[in-house]
Amino acid sequence: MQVTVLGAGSMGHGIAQVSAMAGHDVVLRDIEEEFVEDGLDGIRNNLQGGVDRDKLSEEEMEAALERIEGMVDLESAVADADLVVEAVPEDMGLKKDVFSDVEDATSEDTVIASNTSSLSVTEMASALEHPERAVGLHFFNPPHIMDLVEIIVAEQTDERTEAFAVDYVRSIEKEDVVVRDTAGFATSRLGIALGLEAIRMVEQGVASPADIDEGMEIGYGHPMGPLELTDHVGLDVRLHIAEHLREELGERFKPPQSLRRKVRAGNLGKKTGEGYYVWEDGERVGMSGDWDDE
Ligand SMILES: NC(=O)c1ccc[n+]([C@@H]2O[C@H](COP(=O)([O-])OP(=O)(O)OC[C@H]3O[C@@H](n4cnc5c(N)ncnc54)[C@H](O)[C@@H]3O)[C@@H](O)[C@H]2O)c1
Repeated sequence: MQVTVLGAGSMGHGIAQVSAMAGHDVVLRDIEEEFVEDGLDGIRNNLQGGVDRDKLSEEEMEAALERIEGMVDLESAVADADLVVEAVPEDMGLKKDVFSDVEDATSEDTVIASNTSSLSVTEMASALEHPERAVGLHFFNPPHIMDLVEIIVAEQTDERTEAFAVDYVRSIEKEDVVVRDTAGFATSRLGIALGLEAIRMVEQGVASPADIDEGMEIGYGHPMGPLELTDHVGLDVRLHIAEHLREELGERFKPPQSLRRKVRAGNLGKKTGEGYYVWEDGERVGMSGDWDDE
């Protein structure tokens, strides 16, 4: 199968990598040669890391790299594709333009997928003359480590496209969950619900961030508690998603005040050194606010 990935950024280069590792021929396309090269460098580094950790052999790394071709020209990139996955920035106008440009340059059978983490695939598909070939393939970051791909079935997606998406996800040895195209899909919707309630519990003094997180980690077997996860993802990112879900699904997704206050103050989590925890050199060193030290 030939897989073309549009956008060689954080997600695109990882999607290209996992596709090539599964034996697919891959084209990685970005709008500037420099971005394509950055993406290819990212893939080389990831694969070299795998070789260093004995997860794959030098030969497997070379074979995967051989299967990936970088380019800037859109028409050549998609001409022979069986599957096109767009991983361009999260902007509906841009994604609709990309969908429509791809359709003009590829065959009628090509499945056109979006890696959107929050936008409506149904709306993107409306830009196509053959919208039944559109589907969402929501990879998680980083794609070469995270095992899940959420398959988003748009209103227009037909059975052939859905089955094709399932086969592709299995071919790259990821786990698939199939979700109807609704706000937040399955993962963001539940993840945000848990995160917002945990923040409200901190506001109400129910327990400290560390105790709430430990409760979920030890008591419920979550690998990371909802507040630490919020710090990792970025408070600004979570606030943005919560606002979108509130608009689409109602007041139960109303962002708590402390989340807004922290974002306004520039306390965005790990990336700025403070969120619900305090971070130094990427390590959690304490809790934000008046909680006793951990
Ligand atoms: N970063 C994450 O954690 C994450 C997780 C899941 C899904 N996503 C989704 O994946 C998509 C990409 O996110 P990202 O974090 O990789 O973004 P990014 O900014 O790292 O990369 C986007 C790339 O797309 C390129 N680009 C812009 N217009 C293009 C076009 N017309 N054709 C080809 N390339 C183009 C940019 O030059 C850039 O290199 C978004 O829809 C995002 O919501 C991101």
